[in-house]
Amino acid sequence: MALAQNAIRSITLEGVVQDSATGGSVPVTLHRKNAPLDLVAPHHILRRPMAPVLLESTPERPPSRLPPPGTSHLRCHAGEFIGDGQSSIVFAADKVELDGAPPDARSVPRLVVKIARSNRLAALARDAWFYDEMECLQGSSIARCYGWFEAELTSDQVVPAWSDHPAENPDDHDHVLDIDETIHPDQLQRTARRDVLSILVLERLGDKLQPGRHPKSLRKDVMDLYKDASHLGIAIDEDVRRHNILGAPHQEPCLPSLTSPFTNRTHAWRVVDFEFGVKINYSIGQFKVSYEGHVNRMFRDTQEEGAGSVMHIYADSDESGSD
Ligand SMILES: Nc1ncnc2c1ncn2[C@@H]1O[C@H](COP(=O)(O)OP(=O)(O)OP(=O)(O)O)[C@@H](O)[C@H]1O
Repeated sequence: MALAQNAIRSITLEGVVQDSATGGSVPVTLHRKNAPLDLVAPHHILRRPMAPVLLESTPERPPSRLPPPGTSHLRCHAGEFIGDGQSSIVFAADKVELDGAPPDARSVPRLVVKIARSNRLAALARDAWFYDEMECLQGSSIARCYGWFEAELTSDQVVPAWSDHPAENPDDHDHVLDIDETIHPDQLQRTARRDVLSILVLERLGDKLQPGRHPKSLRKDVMDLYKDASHLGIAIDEDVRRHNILGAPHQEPCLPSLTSPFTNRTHAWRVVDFEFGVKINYSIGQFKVSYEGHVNRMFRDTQEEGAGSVMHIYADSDESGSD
């Protein structure tokens, strides 16, 4: 049976934290955190007469279908660097052990650890909240999330990944604080901290959507991912980028894709990265207009990017003097 997404209570993570005096690697134990239900404030746009594109209120979070929280302990090593962004650095989880033994491949898929940059704790918390909010889409439109975990670092502990993989645009301000009208007090506290190791443990997905022209069926499949989010009142349209669209897991061990509760389809793709998401009272029709615009633009850019790289290859071969 597949491991429930709330089965893990704590994690020992190796290969991420170093002792600043000796340079030696220090295993660190992180504990599960639960994002408060009100961490993200819903956006209520006021309905005007003749404006049927808005609902009275945002949809309620569907009740969780998970069993009572488990007490398992996961041990893993941060292995291959997979990618990074403004808020985080993602590594493959290697040498995984669950409660002291290698896990059953039918139960635990390949995993990644998404590590918050030291100044992006609020962003990762927000990402975690959206994984909870979209629990019913985990395994169909989004990755399965096995939890959000944190540990306080001592003054002699450092995280080399923070400096080895610096953000492209270093900016100390965490822009997720600018999204909602009110900021949750926990988020304000998190913004002031730089001594916390905060991670999400996620199912490992496949490769990013590649530049180039994509068939209509693929474009529809990607649009359906966003349609699923609309049913939950979630707008992630500002972050519709090919870097946030990854293939469904296919390399063993992996768990089967689930059918979407809304479109009743299994998708070949998944969306990641929700920190800039908004819960909003758009109607399904309004979401459709908004997402279609963003998704169509993304595919146009993806196609141009593909054409650009072909031109680039020609330009390079011209420069090298080859006929
Ligand atoms: N579950 C996953 N499986 C495999 N790769 C992943 C997964 N989640 C993220 N990645 C990879 O890590 C990269 C960084 O992840 P992500 O975009 O979520 O980071 P971020 O820091 O939140 O981004 P942003 O710049 O938008 O703040 C992604 O582009 C993707 O390549």
